[in-house]
Amino acid sequence: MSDAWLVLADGTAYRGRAAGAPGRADGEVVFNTSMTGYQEMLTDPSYAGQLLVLTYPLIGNYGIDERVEESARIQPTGLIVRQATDQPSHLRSHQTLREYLEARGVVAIDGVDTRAVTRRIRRHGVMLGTITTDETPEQALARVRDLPGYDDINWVDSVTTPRVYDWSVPLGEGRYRVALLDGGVKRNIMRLLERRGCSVRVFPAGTPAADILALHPDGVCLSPGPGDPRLLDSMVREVRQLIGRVPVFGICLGHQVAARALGAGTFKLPFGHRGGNHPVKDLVSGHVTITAQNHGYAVDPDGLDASAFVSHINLNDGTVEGIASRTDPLMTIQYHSEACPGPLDNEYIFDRFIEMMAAVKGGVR
Ligand SMILES: NC(=O)CC[C@H](N)C(=O)O
Repeated sequence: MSDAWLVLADGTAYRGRAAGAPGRADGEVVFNTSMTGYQEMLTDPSYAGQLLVLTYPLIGNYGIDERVEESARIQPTGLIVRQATDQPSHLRSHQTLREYLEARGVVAIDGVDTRAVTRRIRRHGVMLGTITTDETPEQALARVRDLPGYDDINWVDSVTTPRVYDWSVPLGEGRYRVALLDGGVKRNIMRLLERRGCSVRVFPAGTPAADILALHPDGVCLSPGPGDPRLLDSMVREVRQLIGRVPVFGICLGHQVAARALGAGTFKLPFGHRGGNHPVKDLVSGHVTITAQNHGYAVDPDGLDASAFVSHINLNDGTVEGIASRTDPLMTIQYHSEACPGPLDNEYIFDRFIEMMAAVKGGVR
């Protein structure tokens, strides 16, 4: 097995072995603490432009099954693990992790002390880095120093659907017609809506509000997605047109965009929230749930319109985890109610969206 290096922008270099395709992969180095769900994480579009470090040490042990993919391709630019196994064991597995990465041309490294990488990122914040199988660490570092900043790139443009499509059934066949603005959607969001009687039409992130309202949907779902929400001014303007006219449900990036549309700001967290055990308190019910998360930015509620309020907070660091409106059918959450991977405790959020649409449909507001 050939050598590979992980080189961070601060000059730290970790030697390991190639665990996927040969070559070079650049990105913002982020870590996720989930113990399972590597395939769901690998296909989550919110990892576009990032190198994903998995803190759980043994990865690949239950193999690969296309049916659990959250999108059609591997989204992070590369993968960093402590130990990738070539001997998976699972009834549905048809490939090893290495074969999967190689077949899709994705560079990966194993044999890295991922605990050390994670501690470095926790202390110094996320930074750019590269995985390389054909350079010295010095050559790689020179290249990393020339990379464009992760926060300066509109990553949504690279993952949003290029065309409108209906998920599983044509719009109108379900009990509720949901328009979904795709900033980098995960399939389980559509599956959970479908299971609750919704037909879902998926739109490119840049779709004007007027085109969506013309279809008279029962509700609009704003999906998760990669990158800095400050770059999404035009989406924010369109979402402002939707709020108050149709029930709106924002998840993660969708939450950030809706919050901006209501006057709030966003800022970058030092090393983000990525994992399956983040405690969130619902300030309305007082209930605490354990949530799946994957985000690097958070909402600054300063400036939030008086019609809106912070509905959920993170119990680790007190950051905003959801907003709601006093006057309009609007709810948003910063975490991943769709899990995949992660705890299933938060699917009730989808029931709330259904109730919100039902109330508006039935004229009860
Ligand atoms: N999963 C997401 O939607 C992530 C939202 C946003 N790109 C962030 O990193 O904060």
